[in-house]
Amino acid sequence: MINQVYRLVSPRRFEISYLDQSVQTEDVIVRPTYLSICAADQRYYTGSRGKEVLSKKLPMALIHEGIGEIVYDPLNEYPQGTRVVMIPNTPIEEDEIIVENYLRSSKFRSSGYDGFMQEYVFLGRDRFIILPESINNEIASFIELNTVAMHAITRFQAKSHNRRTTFGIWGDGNLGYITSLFLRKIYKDAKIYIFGKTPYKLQNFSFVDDAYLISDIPETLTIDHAFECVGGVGSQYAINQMIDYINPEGTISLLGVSEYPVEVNTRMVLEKGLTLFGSSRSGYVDFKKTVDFLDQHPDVVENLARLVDSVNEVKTIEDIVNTFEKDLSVSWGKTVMKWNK
Ligand SMILES: NC(=O)C1=CN([C@@H]2O[C@H](COP(=O)(O)OP(=O)(O)OC[C@H]3O[C@@H](n4cnc5c(N)ncnc54)[C@H](OP(=O)(O)O)[C@@H]3O)[C@@H](O)[C@H]2O)C=CC1
Ligand SMILES: O=C(CO)[C@H](O)[C@H](O)COP(=O)(O)O
Ligand SMILES: [Zn+2]
Repeated sequence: MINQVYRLVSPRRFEISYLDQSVQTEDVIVRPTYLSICAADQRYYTGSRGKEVLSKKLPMALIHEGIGEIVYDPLNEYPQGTRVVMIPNTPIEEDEIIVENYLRSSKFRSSGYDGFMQEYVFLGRDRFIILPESINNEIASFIELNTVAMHAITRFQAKSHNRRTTFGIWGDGNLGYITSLFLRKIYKDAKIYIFGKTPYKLQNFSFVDDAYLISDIPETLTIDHAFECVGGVGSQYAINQMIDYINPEGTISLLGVSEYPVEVNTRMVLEKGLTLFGSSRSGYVDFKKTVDFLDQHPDVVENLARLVDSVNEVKTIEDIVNTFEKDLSVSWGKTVMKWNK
Protein backbone atom coordinates (compact mmCIF):
# COMPACT_ATOMS: atom_id res chain seq x y z
CA MET A 1 0.00 0.00 0.00
CA ILE A 2 1.06 3.61 -0.54
CA ASN A 3 1.72 5.51 2.68
CA GLN A 4 2.15 9.29 2.97
CA VAL A 5 5.05 10.30 5.20
CA TYR A 6 5.47 13.96 6.20
CA ARG A 7 9.22 14.51 6.39
CA LEU A 8 11.29 17.45 7.52
CA VAL A 9 13.68 18.06 4.61
CA SER A 10 15.47 21.14 5.95
CA PRO A 11 14.86 23.51 8.88
CA ARG A 12 11.21 24.68 8.89
CA ARG A 13 10.41 22.77 5.63
CA PHE A 14 8.31 19.62 5.30
CA GLU A 15 7.59 17.54 2.20
CA ILE A 16 5.38 14.51 1.59
CA SER A 17 7.05 11.24 0.58
CA TYR A 18 4.95 8.42 -0.87
CA LEU A 19 6.25 5.06 0.36
CA ASP A 20 5.18 1.69 -0.97
CA GLN A 21 4.92 -0.41 2.21
CA SER A 22 4.19 -4.12 2.30
CA VAL A 23 1.21 -5.36 4.31
CA GLN A 24 2.58 -8.92 4.11
CA THR A 25 4.01 -8.72 7.64
CA GLU A 26 2.70 -9.31 11.15
CA ASP A 27 2.91 -5.56 11.85
CA VAL A 28 -0.18 -3.80 13.07
CA ILE A 29 -1.16 -0.75 11.02
CA VAL A 30 -2.08 2.28 13.10
CA ARG A 31 -3.60 5.59 12.02
CA PRO A 32 -2.09 8.32 14.22
CA THR A 33 -4.75 10.52 15.87
CA TYR A 34 -3.11 12.78 18.49
CA LEU A 35 0.57 13.74 18.43
CA SER A 36 2.62 15.96 20.70
CA ILE A 37 5.77 17.99 20.04
CA CYS A 38 8.93 17.27 22.05
CA ALA A 39 11.91 19.61 22.59
CA ALA A 40 13.96 17.13 20.50
CA ASP A 41 11.62 17.65 17.50
CA GLN A 42 12.07 21.39 17.83
CA ARG A 43 15.85 21.04 17.72
CA TYR A 44 15.45 19.41 14.28
CA TYR A 45 12.68 21.75 13.09
CA THR A 46 14.65 24.90 13.93
CA GLY A 47 17.96 23.42 12.73
CA SER A 48 19.65 23.88 16.11
CA ARG A 49 21.17 20.36 15.85
CA GLY A 50 23.69 21.79 13.41
CA LYS A 51 24.42 21.07 9.76
CA GLU A 52 26.40 17.85 10.22
CA VAL A 53 23.69 16.11 12.25
CA LEU A 54 20.92 17.40 9.98
CA SER A 55 22.68 16.17 6.86
CA LYS A 56 22.88 12.67 8.38
CA LYS A 57 19.30 12.51 9.75
CA LEU A 58 17.11 14.46 7.31
CA PRO A 59 14.80 13.92 5.49
CA MET A 60 12.91 12.39 8.42
CA ALA A 61 9.36 12.40 9.79
CA LEU A 62 9.34 14.09 13.20
CA ILE A 63 7.36 13.24 16.39
CA HIS A 64 7.86 10.40 18.83
CA GLU A 65 4.98 11.21 21.21
CA GLY A 66 1.64 9.98 19.98
CA ILE A 67 -1.39 7.75 19.97
CA GLY A 68 -3.52 6.24 17.23
CA GLU A 69 -6.16 3.71 16.24
CA ILE A 70 -5.54 0.28 14.82
CA VAL A 71 -6.86 0.11 11.26
CA TYR A 72 -5.53 -3.31 10.29
CA ASP A 73 -4.22 -6.30 12.21
CA PRO A 74 -3.12 -9.11 9.89
CA LEU A 75 -3.53 -11.62 12.75
CA ASN A 76 -7.04 -10.39 13.64
CA GLU A 77 -6.14 -10.12 17.33
CA TYR A 78 -7.04 -6.45 17.76
CA PRO A 79 -10.31 -4.99 16.47
CA GLN A 80 -10.30 -1.96 14.19
CA GLY A 81 -10.49 1.26 16.18
CA THR A 82 -8.49 -0.06 19.17
CA ARG A 83 -6.88 3.01 20.77
CA VAL A 84 -3.16 2.58 21.38
CA VAL A 85 -0.12 4.54 22.49
CA MET A 86 2.77 4.03 20.07
CA ILE A 87 6.27 3.16 21.32
CA PRO A 88 8.96 5.07 19.39
CA ASN A 89 11.94 2.90 20.31
CA THR A 90 12.42 -0.02 17.95
CA PRO A 91 14.98 -2.58 19.13
CA ILE A 92 16.47 -5.00 16.64
CA GLU A 93 18.30 -7.22 19.13
CA GLU A 94 17.94 -8.35 22.75
CA ASP A 95 20.48 -8.19 25.54
CA GLU A 96 20.26 -9.78 28.98
CA ILE A 97 21.83 -6.75 30.70
CA ILE A 98 21.24 -3.67 28.54
CA VAL A 99 17.63 -2.51 28.19
CA GLU A 100 16.22 -1.75 24.74
CA ASN A 101 16.56 2.05 24.88
CA TYR A 102 20.31 1.90 25.53
CA LEU A 103 21.18 -0.65 22.85
CA ARG A 104 23.17 1.28 20.24
CA SER A 105 21.50 -0.76 17.50
CA SER A 106 17.96 0.35 18.44
CA LYS A 107 16.17 2.73 16.12
CA PHE A 108 14.38 5.67 17.71
CA ARG A 109 11.63 7.40 15.76
CA SER A 110 12.23 11.05 14.93
CA SER A 111 15.93 10.66 15.67
CA GLY A 112 17.35 9.29 12.43
CA TYR A 113 14.32 7.11 11.71
CA ASP A 114 10.84 8.20 10.58
CA GLY A 115 8.59 9.40 13.41
CA PHE A 116 4.80 9.40 13.71
CA MET A 117 3.97 12.19 11.20
CA GLN A 118 2.62 9.66 8.72
CA GLU A 119 -0.74 8.64 7.34
CA TYR A 120 -0.21 5.13 8.73
CA VAL A 121 2.41 3.81 11.13
CA PHE A 122 3.47 0.16 10.85
CA LEU A 123 4.18 -1.13 14.34
CA GLY A 124 5.71 -4.39 15.53
CA ARG A 125 3.32 -6.34 17.74
CA ASP A 126 5.18 -5.27 20.90
CA ARG A 127 5.42 -1.60 19.93
CA PHE A 128 2.11 -0.37 21.34
CA ILE A 129 0.01 -0.51 24.49
CA ILE A 130 -3.78 -0.50 24.46
CA LEU A 131 -5.09 2.63 26.19
CA PRO A 132 -7.65 2.51 29.00
CA GLU A 133 -10.60 4.90 28.82
CA SER A 134 -9.33 6.72 31.92
CA ILE A 135 -6.73 8.62 29.86
CA ASN A 136 -8.13 11.10 27.36
CA ASN A 137 -6.63 11.64 23.90
CA GLU A 138 -4.93 14.96 24.62
CA ILE A 139 -3.10 13.68 27.70
CA ALA A 140 -2.41 10.29 26.12
CA SER A 141 -0.66 12.07 23.22
CA PHE A 142 2.35 12.78 25.47
CA ILE A 143 2.46 9.53 27.44
CA GLU A 144 5.92 8.97 25.95
CA LEU A 145 7.27 11.91 27.98
CA ASN A 146 5.68 10.35 31.07
CA THR A 147 7.44 7.06 30.33
CA VAL A 148 10.78 8.89 30.29
CA ALA A 149 10.11 10.16 33.83
CA MET A 150 8.93 6.71 34.93
CA HIS A 151 12.02 5.09 33.44
CA ALA A 152 14.32 7.57 35.24
CA ILE A 153 12.54 7.01 38.57
CA THR A 154 12.84 3.22 38.13
CA ARG A 155 16.58 3.61 37.49
CA PHE A 156 16.87 5.94 40.49
CA GLN A 157 15.28 3.25 42.68
CA ALA A 158 17.87 0.72 41.54
CA LYS A 159 20.87 3.01 42.01
CA SER A 160 20.20 5.11 45.13
CA HIS A 161 20.50 4.56 48.87
CA ASN A 162 17.31 4.13 50.84
CA ARG A 163 17.05 7.50 52.57
CA ARG A 164 14.52 9.15 50.32
CA THR A 165 13.06 11.91 52.47
CA THR A 166 13.74 14.97 50.27
CA PHE A 167 13.81 15.26 46.48
CA GLY A 168 14.89 18.26 44.39
CA ILE A 169 13.78 18.57 40.78
CA TRP A 170 15.46 21.22 38.64
CA GLY A 171 13.50 22.46 35.58
CA ASP A 172 10.09 24.14 35.75
CA GLY A 173 8.95 22.75 32.39
CA ASN A 174 7.16 19.66 31.08
CA LEU A 175 9.58 16.98 32.20
CA GLY A 176 10.15 18.62 35.59
CA TYR A 177 6.39 18.78 36.11
CA ILE A 178 5.81 15.10 35.29
CA THR A 179 8.82 13.90 37.30
CA SER A 180 7.73 15.92 40.37
CA LEU A 181 4.16 14.68 40.00
CA PHE A 182 5.21 11.03 39.83
CA LEU A 183 7.65 11.39 42.77
CA ARG A 184 4.87 13.07 44.78
CA LYS A 185 2.62 10.05 44.19
CA ILE A 186 5.28 7.39 44.75
CA TYR A 187 6.92 8.98 47.84
CA LYS A 188 3.90 10.31 49.73
CA ASP A 189 5.82 11.18 52.91
CA ALA A 190 8.85 12.74 51.25
CA LYS A 191 9.39 16.46 50.71
CA ILE A 192 9.30 17.33 47.02
CA TYR A 193 10.97 20.60 45.99
CA ILE A 194 10.89 22.13 42.51
CA PHE A 195 13.57 24.58 41.33
CA GLY A 196 12.99 26.90 38.37
CA LYS A 197 13.46 30.30 36.83
CA THR A 198 9.95 31.60 36.30
CA PRO A 199 7.41 32.35 39.08
CA TYR A 200 4.31 31.79 36.92
CA LYS A 201 5.57 28.37 35.81
CA LEU A 202 6.40 27.37 39.39
CA GLN A 203 2.83 28.24 40.41
CA ASN A 204 1.60 25.27 38.39
CA PHE A 205 3.43 22.86 40.71
CA SER A 206 0.65 22.99 43.32
CA PHE A 207 1.34 19.42 44.55
CA VAL A 208 4.96 19.99 45.72
CA ASP A 209 6.03 20.99 49.22
CA ASP A 210 7.99 24.03 48.09
CA ALA A 211 8.90 25.80 44.86
CA TYR A 212 12.14 27.79 44.66
CA LEU A 213 13.53 30.31 42.23
CA ILE A 214 17.10 29.23 41.49
CA SER A 215 18.26 32.73 42.42
CA ASP A 216 16.65 32.47 45.85
CA ILE A 217 17.37 29.08 47.45
CA PRO A 218 17.79 29.10 51.27
CA GLU A 219 21.40 28.35 52.15
CA THR A 220 20.39 25.77 54.76
CA LEU A 221 18.27 23.69 52.36
CA THR A 222 19.46 20.14 51.65
CA ILE A 223 18.09 17.30 49.52
CA ASP A 224 18.74 13.55 49.48
CA HIS A 225 18.39 13.07 45.70
CA ALA A 226 17.98 15.26 42.63
CA PHE A 227 16.56 15.09 39.10
CA GLU A 228 17.81 17.40 36.34
CA CYS A 229 15.07 18.20 33.81
CA VAL A 230 16.58 21.36 32.31
CA GLY A 231 18.78 20.56 29.31
CA GLY A 232 20.59 23.02 27.04
CA VAL A 233 22.98 25.64 28.40
CA GLY A 234 20.96 25.94 31.64
CA SER A 235 21.81 22.40 32.66
CA GLN A 236 25.37 23.34 33.66
CA TYR A 237 24.17 25.83 36.26
CA ALA A 238 21.47 23.38 37.40
CA ILE A 239 23.82 20.41 37.83
CA ASN A 240 26.32 22.46 39.82
CA GLN A 241 23.56 23.85 42.02
CA MET A 242 22.33 20.31 42.68
CA ILE A 243 25.86 19.31 43.68
CA ASP A 244 25.91 22.22 46.14
CA TYR A 245 22.59 21.40 47.83
CA ILE A 246 22.60 17.60 47.79
CA ASN A 247 23.53 15.52 50.85
CA PRO A 248 26.56 13.17 50.68
CA GLU A 249 26.03 9.93 48.77
CA GLY A 250 22.95 11.26 47.01
CA THR A 251 22.09 10.50 43.38
CA ILE A 252 21.67 13.03 40.59
CA SER A 253 19.55 11.82 37.73
CA LEU A 254 20.40 13.60 34.48
CA LEU A 255 17.63 13.88 31.88
CA GLY A 256 18.08 17.19 30.08
CA VAL A 257 19.67 17.05 26.62
CA SER A 258 22.52 19.46 25.93
CA GLU A 259 23.95 20.23 22.52
CA TYR A 260 27.41 20.94 23.97
CA PRO A 261 29.39 19.32 26.81
CA VAL A 262 28.84 21.04 30.18
CA GLU A 263 31.36 21.69 32.97
CA VAL A 264 30.68 19.83 36.20
CA ASN A 265 32.19 20.44 39.65
CA THR A 266 33.72 16.98 39.90
CA ARG A 267 35.73 17.89 43.02
CA MET A 268 32.49 18.09 45.03
CA VAL A 269 31.08 15.00 43.28
CA LEU A 270 34.09 13.17 44.67
CA GLU A 271 34.03 14.79 48.12
CA LYS A 272 30.34 14.03 48.59
CA GLY A 273 30.55 10.58 47.01
CA LEU A 274 27.70 11.38 44.63
CA THR A 275 26.25 9.15 41.93
CA LEU A 276 25.43 10.92 38.66
CA PHE A 277 23.63 8.83 36.06
CA GLY A 278 21.91 9.55 32.77
CA SER A 279 18.49 8.39 31.59
CA SER A 280 17.29 8.59 28.03
CA ARG A 281 14.10 7.52 26.31
CA SER A 282 12.16 4.42 27.40
CA GLY A 283 10.99 0.99 26.30
CA TYR A 284 8.03 -1.37 26.36
CA VAL A 285 8.22 -2.05 30.12
CA ASP A 286 8.20 1.68 30.88
CA PHE A 287 5.15 2.24 28.67
CA LYS A 288 3.29 -0.63 30.34
CA LYS A 289 4.21 0.59 33.82
CA THR A 290 3.23 4.19 33.00
CA VAL A 291 -0.14 3.37 31.42
CA ASP A 292 -0.99 1.14 34.42
CA PHE A 293 0.16 3.87 36.84
CA LEU A 294 -1.98 6.54 35.15
CA ASP A 295 -4.97 4.20 35.01
CA GLN A 296 -4.65 3.52 38.75
CA HIS A 297 -4.22 7.20 39.69
CA PRO A 298 -6.91 9.42 38.14
CA ASP A 299 -5.68 12.36 40.25
CA VAL A 300 -2.31 12.18 38.46
CA VAL A 301 -4.08 12.24 35.08
CA GLU A 302 -6.08 15.23 36.31
CA ASN A 303 -2.86 17.07 37.15
CA LEU A 304 -1.41 16.24 33.73
CA ALA A 305 -4.25 18.21 32.13
CA ARG A 306 -2.47 21.36 33.29
CA LEU A 307 0.28 20.56 30.80
CA VAL A 308 -1.99 20.65 27.73
CA ASP A 309 -1.34 24.12 26.34
CA SER A 310 -3.18 23.79 23.01
CA VAL A 311 -4.77 21.22 20.72
CA ASN A 312 -4.32 22.04 17.03
CA GLU A 313 -6.14 20.53 14.09
CA VAL A 314 -3.59 19.49 11.46
CA LYS A 315 -4.68 18.78 7.89
CA THR A 316 -2.02 20.38 5.70
CA ILE A 317 1.71 21.03 5.69
CA GLU A 318 0.91 24.66 6.45
CA ASP A 319 -0.92 23.48 9.60
CA ILE A 320 2.16 21.49 10.63
CA VAL A 321 4.44 24.51 10.23
CA ASN A 322 2.00 26.78 12.07
CA THR A 323 1.76 24.32 14.96
CA PHE A 324 5.54 24.00 15.30
CA GLU A 325 5.85 27.81 15.21
CA LYS A 326 3.11 28.16 17.82
CA ASP A 327 4.91 25.67 20.07
CA LEU A 328 8.06 27.80 19.85
CA SER A 329 6.16 30.87 20.95
CA VAL A 330 4.72 29.43 24.17
CA SER A 331 6.72 28.89 27.30
CA TRP A 332 4.44 26.56 29.27
CA GLY A 333 3.02 23.15 28.44
CA LYS A 334 2.63 20.78 25.54
CA THR A 335 1.45 21.55 22.01
CA VAL A 336 -0.81 18.74 20.82
CA MET A 337 -1.74 18.02 17.19
CA LYS A 338 -5.08 16.48 16.25
CA TRP A 339 -3.67 14.59 13.27
CA ASN A 340 -6.20 14.48 10.44
CA LYS A 341 -4.13 13.03 7.62
N1 LIG B 1 16.18 12.10 28.65
C1 LIG B 1 15.15 12.00 27.83
O1 LIG B 1 14.79 10.92 27.33
C2 LIG B 1 14.37 13.20 27.54
C3 LIG B 1 14.95 14.44 27.67
N2 LIG B 1 14.24 15.56 27.40
C4 LIG B 1 14.96 16.80 27.56
O2 LIG B 1 14.66 17.34 28.83
C5 LIG B 1 14.82 18.77 28.78
C6 LIG B 1 13.55 19.41 29.33
O3 LIG B 1 12.45 19.14 28.47
P1 LIG B 1 11.08 19.90 28.68
O4 LIG B 1 10.68 19.84 30.10
O5 LIG B 1 10.13 19.45 27.65
O6 LIG B 1 11.55 21.40 28.34
P2 LIG B 1 11.06 22.77 28.98
O7 LIG B 1 11.69 23.85 28.18
O8 LIG B 1 9.58 22.72 29.12
O9 LIG B 1 11.67 22.73 30.46
C7 LIG B 1 12.95 23.16 30.85
C8 LIG B 1 12.72 24.20 31.94
O10 LIG B 1 13.91 24.40 32.68
C9 LIG B 1 13.99 25.80 32.97
N3 LIG B 1 15.36 26.13 33.34
C10 LIG B 1 16.35 26.70 32.58
N4 LIG B 1 17.48 26.80 33.30
C11 LIG B 1 17.21 26.29 34.53
C12 LIG B 1 17.99 26.12 35.72
N5 LIG B 1 19.27 26.47 35.78
N6 LIG B 1 17.38 25.58 36.79
C13 LIG B 1 16.09 25.20 36.77
N7 LIG B 1 15.30 25.32 35.69
C14 LIG B 1 15.86 25.87 34.58
C15 LIG B 1 13.51 26.43 31.69
O11 LIG B 1 13.19 27.79 31.86
P3 LIG B 1 13.40 28.81 30.62
O12 LIG B 1 12.57 28.24 29.49
O13 LIG B 1 12.90 30.09 31.14
O14 LIG B 1 14.85 28.80 30.28
C16 LIG B 1 12.29 25.56 31.40
O15 LIG B 1 11.16 26.01 32.10
C17 LIG B 1 15.11 19.10 27.32
O16 LIG B 1 16.50 19.19 27.15
C18 LIG B 1 14.59 17.89 26.58
O17 LIG B 1 15.20 17.70 25.34
C19 LIG B 1 12.92 15.54 27.03
C20 LIG B 1 12.30 14.34 26.86
C21 LIG B 1 12.97 13.08 27.07
O1 LIG C 1 13.15 13.34 23.61
C1 LIG C 1 13.70 12.30 23.81
C2 LIG C 1 12.99 11.09 24.20
O2 LIG C 1 11.67 11.40 24.41
C3 LIG C 1 15.17 12.23 23.67
O3 LIG C 1 15.71 13.32 24.32
C4 LIG C 1 15.47 12.31 22.23
O4 LIG C 1 15.10 11.09 21.67
C5 LIG C 1 16.93 12.58 21.98
O5 LIG C 1 17.13 12.36 20.63
P1 LIG C 1 18.05 13.25 19.74
O6 LIG C 1 19.41 12.69 19.99
O7 LIG C 1 17.57 12.99 18.36
O8 LIG C 1 17.89 14.67 20.19
ZN1 LIG D 1 11.04 13.35 23.52
